[in-house]
Amino acid sequence: MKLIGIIVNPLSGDGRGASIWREIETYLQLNHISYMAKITTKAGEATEHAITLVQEHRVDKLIVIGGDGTIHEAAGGLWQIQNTGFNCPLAVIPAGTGNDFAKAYGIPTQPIQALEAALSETTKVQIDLLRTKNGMIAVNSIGAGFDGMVAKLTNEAGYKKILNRIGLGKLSYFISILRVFATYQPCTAWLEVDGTVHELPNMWLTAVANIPFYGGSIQICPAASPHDGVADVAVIQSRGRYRLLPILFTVYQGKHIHHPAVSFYKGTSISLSTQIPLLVQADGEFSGSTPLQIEIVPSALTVIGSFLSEG
Ligand SMILES: Nc1ncnc2c1ncn2[C@@H]1O[C@H](COP(=O)(O)OP(=O)(O)OP(=O)(O)O)[C@@H](O)[C@H]1O
Repeated sequence: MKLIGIIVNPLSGDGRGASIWREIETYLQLNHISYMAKITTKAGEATEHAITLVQEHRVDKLIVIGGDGTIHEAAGGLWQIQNTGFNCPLAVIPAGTGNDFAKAYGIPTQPIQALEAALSETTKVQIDLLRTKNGMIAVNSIGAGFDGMVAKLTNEAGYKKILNRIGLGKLSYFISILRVFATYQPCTAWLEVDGTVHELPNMWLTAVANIPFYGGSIQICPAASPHDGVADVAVIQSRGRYRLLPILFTVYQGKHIHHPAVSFYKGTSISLSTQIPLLVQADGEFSGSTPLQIEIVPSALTVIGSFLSEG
């Protein structure tokens, strides 16, 4: 009999993970579906839960009930055991604040519909991963500078909790963007893409993307695809902050691409060094500081869903 593994972050979306899990567990029991569930009790635990569920309990698929940070950790666990012959598909029931991964793969927002899509496996996609030199992997994006600060501020902010409670969690990223925008100081960076070095004066952010979205539906790299074997890089440079104002309001639709302060690159091997250390985010979680070295790992993970290139 098939066994599904489930990882629940009960605190995702300020408690939405816990209430969605209650609904999902009832459905599984009523429908006599075999499952093994692990509930996270602290940050980082989803990685070990993913390894245990797949390696020890031999689950046939792994469903994450949580946000992008929990998906990031669970995918990291699947990645760690991949070389030992385990290739377990990953499904998601979105319960987070931003839910960019779920948006990219057309995963229903309604929990039971998302569960049914995960169980039926009607669509699956092999996705690339972004891997840093220190072995961390990301499923959505890795960014440095402005968006590293936005990720840190949002995850520490009291307003994230309040807005999640009233169903407006995504707005917390926008509030953080405005706060960081008011004070951010750009610096010079050096971006190397497949051996070619680009000097970037007044660099605000560099985002290396596997999917178009981050930060709660911001279409930072509209052309990014998770199954093309390359990473898309978006760079924003500007001496003055007010010149960037139009970007703040067009980036959600991906219409910032023609703004002269924005440039794009594509490559399989990307390095970023900066005049001063800049904060880094990986899948929306604060993840240290620059310098960065990122390689694309093609077709490294199976996701239950389908990539919606039009966003
Ligand atoms: N029980 C827990 N207690 C504290 N932190 C946890 C727990 N479980 C997971 N975490 C941490 O919480 C972080 C954020 O969780 P998650 O991404 O699921 O929700 P979110 O922040 O609401 O959503 P999103 O990332 O989509 O904005 C994860 O990166 C994980 O490290």
